[in-house]
Amino acid sequence: MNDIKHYINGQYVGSASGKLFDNINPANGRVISKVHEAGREEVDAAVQAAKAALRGPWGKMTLEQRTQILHKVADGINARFDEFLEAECLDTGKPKSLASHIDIPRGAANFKVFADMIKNVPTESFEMPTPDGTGALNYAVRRPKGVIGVISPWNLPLLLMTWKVGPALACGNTVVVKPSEETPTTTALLGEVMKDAGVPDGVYNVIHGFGGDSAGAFLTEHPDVDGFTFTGETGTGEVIMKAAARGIRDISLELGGKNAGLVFADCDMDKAIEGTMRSAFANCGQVCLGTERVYVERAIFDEFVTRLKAAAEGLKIGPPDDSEANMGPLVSLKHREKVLSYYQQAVDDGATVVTGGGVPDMPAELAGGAWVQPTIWTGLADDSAVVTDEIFGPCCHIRPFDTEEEAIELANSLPYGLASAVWTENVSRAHRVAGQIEAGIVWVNSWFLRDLRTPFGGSKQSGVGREGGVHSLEFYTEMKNVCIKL
Ligand SMILES: NC(=O)c1ccc[n+]([C@@H]2O[C@H](COP(=O)([O-])OP(=O)(O)OC[C@H]3O[C@@H](n4cnc5c(N)ncnc54)[C@H](O)[C@@H]3O)[C@@H](O)[C@H]2O)c1
Ligand SMILES: O=C/C=C/C=C(\O)C(=O)O
Repeated sequence: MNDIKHYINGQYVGSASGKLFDNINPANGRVISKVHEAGREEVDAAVQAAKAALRGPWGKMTLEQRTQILHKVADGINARFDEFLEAECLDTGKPKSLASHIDIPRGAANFKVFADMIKNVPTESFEMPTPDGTGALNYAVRRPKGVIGVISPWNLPLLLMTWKVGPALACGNTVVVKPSEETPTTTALLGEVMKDAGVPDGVYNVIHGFGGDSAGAFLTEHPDVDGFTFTGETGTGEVIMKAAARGIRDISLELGGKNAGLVFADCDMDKAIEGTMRSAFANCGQVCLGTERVYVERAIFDEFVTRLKAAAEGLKIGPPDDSEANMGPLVSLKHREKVLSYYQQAVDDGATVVTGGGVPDMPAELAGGAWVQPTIWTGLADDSAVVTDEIFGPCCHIRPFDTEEEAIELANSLPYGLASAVWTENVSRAHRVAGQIEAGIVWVNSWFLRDLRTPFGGSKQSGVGREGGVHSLEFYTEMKNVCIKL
């Protein structure tokens, strides 16, 4: 796809304004494609198509028919696996070895899992006595919420978009998706798969563009959208929450984090190093669940720092097609500016730069890419912006602690509460610490191990609501109680 159009009512259409923007390959800075930018007109057409489709064949299908179609969508992604892989890696620069294991398989799984779930999760019923002795029966039914606005980010584009579209469609809704302007291609490609799978026109719509004063804002301001599901920065979440308040629309927000890893002296050091390394550097550090603050018990601090440094220096930086590369570029030069500003701030704040801190030397053909070195610091104060702000780059700060209480206090010290990783072989400590951490997800001796039936989301400023398993069904349906007097 080198001319990326909106997908509205089952057709690829351009913008009436003729406005286009460049989709850039972050590995070399070259333009991959031109993308149509939606104005209010296209956003309205997409929302109206989605609204009409609720009353069309989609709304009349049996659950069995709908879920069979969603299985075909998953099969369709798998059948075109290589195309999705190529597109995702061109847009993001991430290694194919990563996207072929995580992004694309999860794109398919997100449809299968929720199609199966909606068929198997019961709703409740209650019998009640009445004064006349005949009684009454209450039972709950699920109904689609309506038109769902899906706004997704660039770090795991297909995975995070389908994580919302899968359950939304399983529950019988229709969607208008606004993918990130940085990574429009797989969302666009999914339109073809939807068509081939027999998803009726208007059920899956895509509009491209930016956030503020563009497609994102036009979508959240549209009164005919019944609910919004958003993944992205906390600041953007606030803006979307305000927009959703008009008309009392429901929201699900999966937002930023500044996640802590707690490494106890009784950990399995090999596992802790391997896991912390992935959590800090995988996807070039652009994972909301990633660890940017590592707290290590003093007795093993020096050894941990030395070993994580060696692991970081062993990473091979390279473009998606390099089968040995395990770290790609950042998503854009603009994002690199932000990450490098924190690299500078760390130095200004007196950090010890254990490794990295700059831009790697790359061959001439990749010189225009958004490359950055994996970076580790020690020695920063707890209130340095480097330690308190989400950087979203391949970096972490490591600080020693002396007691379990101190480690927990440090982990909980920020307004974010998305994820945490605890490394200990002491099972009592694992439960004790996990129970006290203020986060939506705590991994013990692992990281990013995902069971899609589990609640997923953030506490504090890392989000509102939970998706995953029955929690997705809760968000994407209106539960209605029917009370029958017998
Ligand atoms: N909690 C999670 O599950 C999770 C998962 C992945 C990423 N994230 C977070 O996402 C962020 C990185 O993604 P990003 O930079 O794409 O986030 P972002 O908030 O800049 O953008 C996300 C999406 O929102 C759109 N948008 C921006 N402003 C908008 C507005 N005013 N109205 C409507 N839409 C608007 C963007 O165009 C994009 O599609 C990080 O903060 C990361 O932690 C969170
Ligand atoms: O960057 C954030 C990663 C989020 C992951 C998920 O939402 C998921 O695995 O479902």
